[in-house]
Amino acid sequence: MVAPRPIPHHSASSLSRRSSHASGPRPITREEYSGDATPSLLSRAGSPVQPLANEKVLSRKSSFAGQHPGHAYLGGLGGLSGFSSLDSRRELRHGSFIGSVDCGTTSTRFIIFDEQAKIITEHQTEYPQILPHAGWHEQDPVDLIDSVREVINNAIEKLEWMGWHRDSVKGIGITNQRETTVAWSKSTGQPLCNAIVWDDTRTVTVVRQFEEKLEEEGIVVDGKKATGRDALVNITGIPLSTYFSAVKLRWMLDHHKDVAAAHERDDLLFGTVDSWFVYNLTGGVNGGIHVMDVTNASRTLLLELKTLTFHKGLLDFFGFRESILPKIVSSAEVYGEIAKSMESALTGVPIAGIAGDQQAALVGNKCFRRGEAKNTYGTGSFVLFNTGEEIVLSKNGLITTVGYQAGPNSPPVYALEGSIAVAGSAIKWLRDQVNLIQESSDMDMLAGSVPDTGGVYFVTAFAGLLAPYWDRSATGTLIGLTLYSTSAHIARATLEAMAYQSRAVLDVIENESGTKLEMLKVDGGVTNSDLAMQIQANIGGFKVCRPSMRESTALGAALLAGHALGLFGWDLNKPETLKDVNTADAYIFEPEIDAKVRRRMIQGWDRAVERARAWRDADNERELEEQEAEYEREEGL
Ligand SMILES: Nc1ncnc2c1ncn2[C@@H]1O[C@H](COP(=O)(O)OP(=O)(O)O)[C@@H](O)[C@H]1O
Ligand SMILES: O=P(O)(O)OC[C@H](O)CO
Repeated sequence: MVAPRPIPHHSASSLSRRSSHASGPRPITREEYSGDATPSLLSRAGSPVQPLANEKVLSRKSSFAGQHPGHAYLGGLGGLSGFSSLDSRRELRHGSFIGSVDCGTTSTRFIIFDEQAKIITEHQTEYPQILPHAGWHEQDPVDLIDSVREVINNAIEKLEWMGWHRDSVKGIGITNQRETTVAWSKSTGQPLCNAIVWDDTRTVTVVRQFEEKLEEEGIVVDGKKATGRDALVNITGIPLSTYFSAVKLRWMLDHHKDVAAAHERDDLLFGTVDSWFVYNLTGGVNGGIHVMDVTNASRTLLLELKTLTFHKGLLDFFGFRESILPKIVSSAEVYGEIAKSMESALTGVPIAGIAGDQQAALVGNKCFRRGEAKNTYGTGSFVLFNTGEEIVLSKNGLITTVGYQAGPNSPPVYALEGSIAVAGSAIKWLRDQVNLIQESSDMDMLAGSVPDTGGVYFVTAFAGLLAPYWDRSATGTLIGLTLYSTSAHIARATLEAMAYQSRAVLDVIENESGTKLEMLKVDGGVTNSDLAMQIQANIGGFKVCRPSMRESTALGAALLAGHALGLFGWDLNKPETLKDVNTADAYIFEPEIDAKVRRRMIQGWDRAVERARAWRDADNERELEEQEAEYEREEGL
């Protein structure tokens, strides 16, 4: 049997184009962008055919390594130095573009867009993931900022190969994996420990302690004591969970001597990944600014949603000094310029937009109106539903977050969010840990070789379950296996797991908002899978709209920066000014199964979730505590 076929919205050819270029739009040639149909100066200089405009490079080496002996990549600005001689031989054009740094959980990319959001060029690099124990996930902050330097410099190298001067990039936006927590020293500018990544679950015991404290002591709100789960949710829109930054920072303070000592002597700076990037990009220890945008701040468990300020009662509750906190800024304003010390090809260029990656995707998908929703399927999967200027608190497992704030004087736009911890990471798990596939792109072939899962369900609760279940003791559960089950059934069940969880989140959104979702806008790495998107439409019972340019997250940060700089007439408060942005070749997946089948499948999923829940018991918790004790012994604490 053949896998369900997606239905082309505009033209069938868009599908074949996609299959030859796994993501992004069709390649854009230098001639198209320079308007130069005659042989280029580059080719006159005898250079090889330049890389495709949307080519992605996933290694730490530049795509140019080995391609052009005269300009071999030397790393950082060294690689660019080869261009000074090239510059002198030819005239580079001056255009008007906007750049976007997008640091996801697994990789960083820098994308240069034009005013219609066509990708001029980009560069992407993966950085190391540090997994010291089960459930622990760290990244070295130095690797993160190095990756930013690398992607910017390499993209600029490509841009100049294409005949554009680097001054064509008028500004940059930044978007980042959220909640990931960084601690560094005010006096040295150096990180004090590895960053704890958003999906790290080591803080289970911290969460338990603070749950008890919340019940017993509570938080001081307006001079009065408020206790229980709702006390926290009413202020921040989010519950106590291993997911958010405050508990990660608390863990660092309790387990890293250097962090605790820096806190003690008032030498500690805390930030999310955006803060760390802006600090370094604007000069680091030599005058770097310490900021956090409102969307990232809304993931810390410290932000009061209605005032957009850090809440004093919460600082006391978690035991943090106020002086460690960054200044909260809007998502669109000029924060500073890239400093010389960053050794960047974009020295002096303004940084003018910041948003957490899921909020950036909300903007990039142009969900500006109340009731519009998007789902981004990256490492995790995150549904955001615009609720306008109203703070809506969910009663059924969604969280409330800042969607974006288009400038210091603009009102914030809020969103309801359904956060699903595991999406693409389950595909990576099949690839790297189980060796079921060699590449993520093998999923369609394998999972599409069977018409259904043969009764197999895979509750991918590797990090517990987030929305709408919020069960930290759930674990990954493969159920319904028989001797008939094959790797194809498991692969298909993995794709279905994402769709069921998104459906569950959207059910809550529909019920709570009283709005029936007709169409879901999607983006992120997993949307490269046609089958995953068709399965989503089938299980969701709604249309799924995938834009042809799928870098909506990066685009969101670019739109915020462009808006702040007054570029291209973009005005986020007037969506009509963005009508020409990313409009080509959207692709619609229509539901292709009937409601009865859908209902039966969803019932099966709900039963599977019940089996996965509450699996981690007291013994497992004790194991975690022993693991922590071992860590403390190793650290000499
Ligand atoms: N063709 C594909 N089919 C299915 N999954 C894919 C495909 N290409 C990439 N992915 C998945 O997309 C994820 C990466 O998406 P991305 O949006 O870059 O994530 P992040 O921003 O979290 O780093 C990976 O987990 C990978 O498994
Ligand atoms: O890496 P992503 O794109 O899955 O995004 C991670 C989220 O920001 C975590 O909240």
